[in-house]
Amino acid sequence: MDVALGLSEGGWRLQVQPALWLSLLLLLCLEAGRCLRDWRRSGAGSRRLPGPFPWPLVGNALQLGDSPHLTFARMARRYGDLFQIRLGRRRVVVLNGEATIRRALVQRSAQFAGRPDFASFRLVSGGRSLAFGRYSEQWRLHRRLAQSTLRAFCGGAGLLEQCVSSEACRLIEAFLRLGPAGRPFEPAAELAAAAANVMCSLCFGRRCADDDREFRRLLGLSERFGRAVGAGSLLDVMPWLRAFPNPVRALSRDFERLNRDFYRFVGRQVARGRATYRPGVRRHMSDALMAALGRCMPGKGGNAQPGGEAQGPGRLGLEPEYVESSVNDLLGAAQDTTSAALSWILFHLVRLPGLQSRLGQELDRVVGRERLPRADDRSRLPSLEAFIYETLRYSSFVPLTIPHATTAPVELDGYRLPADTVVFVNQWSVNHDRRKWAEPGAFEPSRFLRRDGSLDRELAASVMLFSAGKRRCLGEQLSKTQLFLFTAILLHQCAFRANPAQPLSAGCTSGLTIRPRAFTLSVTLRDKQRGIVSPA
Ligand code: HEM
Repeated sequence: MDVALGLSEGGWRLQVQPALWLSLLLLLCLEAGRCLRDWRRSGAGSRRLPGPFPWPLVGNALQLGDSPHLTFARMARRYGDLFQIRLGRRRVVVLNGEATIRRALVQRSAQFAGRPDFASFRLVSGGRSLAFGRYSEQWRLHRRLAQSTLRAFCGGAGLLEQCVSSEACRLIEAFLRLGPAGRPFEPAAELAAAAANVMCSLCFGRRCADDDREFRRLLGLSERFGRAVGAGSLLDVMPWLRAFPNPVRALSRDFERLNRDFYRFVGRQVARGRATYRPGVRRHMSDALMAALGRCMPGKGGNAQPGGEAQGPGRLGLEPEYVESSVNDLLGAAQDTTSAALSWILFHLVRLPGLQSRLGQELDRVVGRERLPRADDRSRLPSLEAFIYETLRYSSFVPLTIPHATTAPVELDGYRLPADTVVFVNQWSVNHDRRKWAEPGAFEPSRFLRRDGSLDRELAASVMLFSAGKRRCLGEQLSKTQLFLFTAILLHQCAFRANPAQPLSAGCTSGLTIRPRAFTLSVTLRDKQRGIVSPA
């Protein structure tokens, strides 16, 4: 063919290749010129937001690294707490530090309550996600419904306490099965199942069996979910990466599959509840949601049902399918975060055996050995609470919130941000701010204790891990009760030891939540004779 065109192979190389390279270079120069122009112009009419120079095509994506929150904290030292970057062609504003974050999320709460129009966000919870949905009147109704349902079932400690205590005891039994006679094992999968089963009990009135393979498989995928939707994921900001084989395209396909599978799993559980639903009876959160939204099978139109309970989309403005999507969101949001928290708690307990035994002694003094710890012991166990808050602060395991977006043009600290600007909120920067914490890089639970040994509640409440403003986490109170009960029961019953053959790694995984790298530990019952939990 080349010969037919009058070009030998060598001639082709000499004449065509340089032309291709020149065109590519020209394109890159044009793109770089455009970046520079945009960069200079951004914020026209007001001050330009500072930030690093964005490279053609990728913007600052290659600078983020494995831990974008650390990169942002470093950038904040150079550009200030409010700066901008570019990911692909998307402009992203990054908020750091308590004061800046509160000025945005709390003082201008409605303007910062949006979510970006990312394609991956529309795949979550059948496209009706509360956590990933855009800010609208319908979203506000959805949030109010989820909030009141959670409050009704978890407001008092009663039902929640029952579910957590029972899961904590099963967890200990599973630990003893996996590591008989103190043999080391990996606790991560059991922690994920325990956290998810608390929510399954609250949402469906039943836990999933330990040998339910589908359930276990889905829990194992939550890390991939977090990598796809976490701030810094390239999935939505460089959609062209989906056009050819590369790790981002693989992640995107995985993400579609896992959303579909998780939603189907939730759908099956809700369907069982629909089949046995009785008006006037609220066995679990799905029943309460059905009572509010109607119990028609999804896709069968309106939700007027005999029994006089169904309120119909007319009144609430939400279709019956919102039962599945609400449960999907609550279960998804709860299990990943709670199991990450429990992993960090165990990680620090085995790392610091002296602290572990002091916490055990506090439990013995306050609770005694004849019963399990209860939620109402919390105020009398300040060292345990201080340990949990320091674990939350130090690990900051949701370092960046789910990405936000502005809902309207808004001014922040003298900078004008247009509507639909993507906003990243760096919670890690608040919890490791030298202006707020002495030696933030040191693990020091006593920073939360006053001189008289009581918990400094104001300081504890200022740890930022559940975000702030209109998108603040719905499960904050539930999580704090849950983490306290799990930790208290585990410590009351067990002694945890590091595996001398596998030193703990200082590194962690990346994504929406961060976890310690896989580690093993050994467990023994503290009190074999009087232990309330016995080996299975
Ligand atoms: C230690 C455990 C938890 C942590 C650290 C945590 C943290 C967070 C964070 C950082 C967000 C994003 C907020 C934002 O984008 O500004 C969030 C959202 C959310 N969380 Fe949690 N969460 C935890 C547990 C839970 C639990 C147990 C539930 C449910 C029972 C839950 C339900 C939600 C929901 C529904 C949202 C979406 C809120 C919205 O977009 O309006 N979370 N959580």
